[in-house]
Amino acid sequence: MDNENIVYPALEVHDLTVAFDRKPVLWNIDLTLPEGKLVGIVGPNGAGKSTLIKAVMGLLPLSSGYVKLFDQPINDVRKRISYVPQRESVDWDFPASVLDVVLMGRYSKLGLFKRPRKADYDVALDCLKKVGMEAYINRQISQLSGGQQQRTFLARALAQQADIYFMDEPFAGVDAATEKAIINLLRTMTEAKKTVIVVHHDLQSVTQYFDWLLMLNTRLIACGPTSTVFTQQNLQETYGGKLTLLSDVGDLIRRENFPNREGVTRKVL
Ligand SMILES: Nc1ncnc2c1ncn2[C@@H]1O[C@H](COP(=O)(O)OP(=O)(O)OP(=O)(O)O)[C@@H](O)[C@H]1O
Repeated sequence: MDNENIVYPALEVHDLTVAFDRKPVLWNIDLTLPEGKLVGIVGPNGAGKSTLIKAVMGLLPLSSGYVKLFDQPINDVRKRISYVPQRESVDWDFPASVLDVVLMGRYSKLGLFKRPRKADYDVALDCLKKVGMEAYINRQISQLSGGQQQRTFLARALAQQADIYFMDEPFAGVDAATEKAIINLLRTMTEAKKTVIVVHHDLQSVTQYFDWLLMLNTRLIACGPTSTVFTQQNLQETYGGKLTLLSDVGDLIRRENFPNREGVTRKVL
């Protein structure tokens, strides 16, 4: 076969274990994600969702296993990766304007000591327009609302023009209109063959938002098309006693009318 026609997965994780102070918080994770999907990662608090994306990006040491992005080791494809961290993990008092932050997204393309050029400013402004933040370009980031901070970080990620995006709870603290705007933007990105991986907490919106779903609770419970893996059994395995009213999600599954779904009896765990 012609090598140029081989389509590699966007992400492959093999036998990945991550530990803090020798205590594993992720065990033997094996998964593959195809290119161009909007992927949700769900699981209870402490399930290892943030740890998984940090480990995959090479930000944490692995106790075992390896990761490939587009069939390459992570160090060879860093420029193709973009990361939106949890909003509360960022120092928003750092003195920088909205435009400064979005231009930071261009630095990996500039190389060491190079200054942004007009083309970089144009990309940054275009990305700010896409997230509806063009009116705030000179505002200090400390003076933004939570939703505006989230949009700014999204614009910075867009400005990187990466191929795979990792986003840690991009909807945390944003209003319904902003959430809708962000999800629409993420969809246009996947239509352009970008792979977008989102840590997410709201189970009610899972079937509506994500093509592909990764269910995690220190071990991988399921990974696949949402229509196949978002089942009562997988939810129970993922959340156990932490999901108090499983019937609400069951109702949602029924409404979506997916195949292979049985009705969920009302059950308070
Ligand atoms: N730097 C660290 N040192 C020690 N333990 C850590 C560290 N970071 C995370 N952990 C632990 O690893 C486990 C997984 O944490 P992680 O933040 O990945 O979970 P999560 O699924 O993203 O949780 P949440 O939904 O609460 O954000 C937790 O038990 C957490 O306490």
